[in-house]
Amino acid sequence: MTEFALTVSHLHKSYAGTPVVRDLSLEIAQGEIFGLLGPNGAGKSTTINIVAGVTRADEGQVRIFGHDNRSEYRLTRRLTGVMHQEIVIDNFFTIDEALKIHSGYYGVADDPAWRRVLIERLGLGPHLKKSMNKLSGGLKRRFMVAKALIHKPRLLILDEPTAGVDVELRRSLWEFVREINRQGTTVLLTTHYLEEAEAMCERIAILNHGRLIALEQTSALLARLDGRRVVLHLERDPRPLGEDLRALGAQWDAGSATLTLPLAPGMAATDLLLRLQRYRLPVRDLELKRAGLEEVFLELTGMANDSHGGLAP
Ligand SMILES: Nc1ncnc2c1ncn2[C@@H]1O[C@H](COP(=O)(O)OP(=O)(O)OP(=O)(O)O)[C@@H](O)[C@H]1O
Repeated sequence: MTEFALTVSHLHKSYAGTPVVRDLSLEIAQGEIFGLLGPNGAGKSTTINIVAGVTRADEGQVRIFGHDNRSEYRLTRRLTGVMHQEIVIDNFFTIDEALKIHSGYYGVADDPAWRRVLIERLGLGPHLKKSMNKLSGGLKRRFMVAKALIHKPRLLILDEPTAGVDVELRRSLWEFVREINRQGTTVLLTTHYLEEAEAMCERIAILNHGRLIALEQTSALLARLDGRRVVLHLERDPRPLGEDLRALGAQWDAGSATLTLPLAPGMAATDLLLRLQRYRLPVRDLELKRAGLEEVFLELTGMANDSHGGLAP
């Protein structure tokens, strides 16, 4: 039998009578990078907190590498490294001190060589002697990633690790997570940056109002929508659109001055452009777009018209 890195079975959690996680079951294979996505308030952090053993589920079971996270709490805590969403730091310590003592909390001896790797890869070197309350938000998050990894967990859980982190650091952080994964660590992550989930995760689960509404290979999720389309940026309003342009599915957006035409499955963009030639549209620029995770996500969670969108904060 395959031993999963994480097995979540029929989790339920309510706050003051309101369910926030409903009958959630999923399995994460060893070695996967798995994304847990959903709009604000969908129940992602609650799920992660239950898996990490800091929140108690009303019902259901969590197994980490086959071990129950309640009856075998000490073992599962050691197997898991969690970076929580809220910034939790020890104001009394410097980064250096905190990292030195932290693995001891898990019954794991300090490994100076590993500590140096984390310090270097997360760019913490120049800040080792600073006390926590003097660190910027991005630096605190990088420290939290180092802290989550200091005891060499086999399952790494990252709850929005890149919130408030600049683009360059986000890139290097994900690169490091990939490397850790290649060395055998299973990764469960949440992010509001859907392009990050699309690039990082082999499989993605989407939660909405505490319920699992999709769990698929990322590629299968993206293939759900055959969303290729040609977007023409025009010099002026092309309306009224002729009957045959409307039959092609052309849609005018006055705000962005773009005319969008869907590409039928199997149709080459050049074929469509040839068909458009005779309309002599005042084209300034053109783009070929495909549906991304963002579209799939919006479609599944039904939030296309919600201004919050639950996307990048
Ligand atoms: N300790 C708590 N007490 C009461 N309600 C809570 C508590 N923790 C979370 N909730 C509520 O549970 C729901 C799910 O919250 P949760 O933080 O799990 O969502 P999320 O998907 O992580 O959202 P976000 O993307 O905004 O972080 C929300 O409505 C939230 O207000």
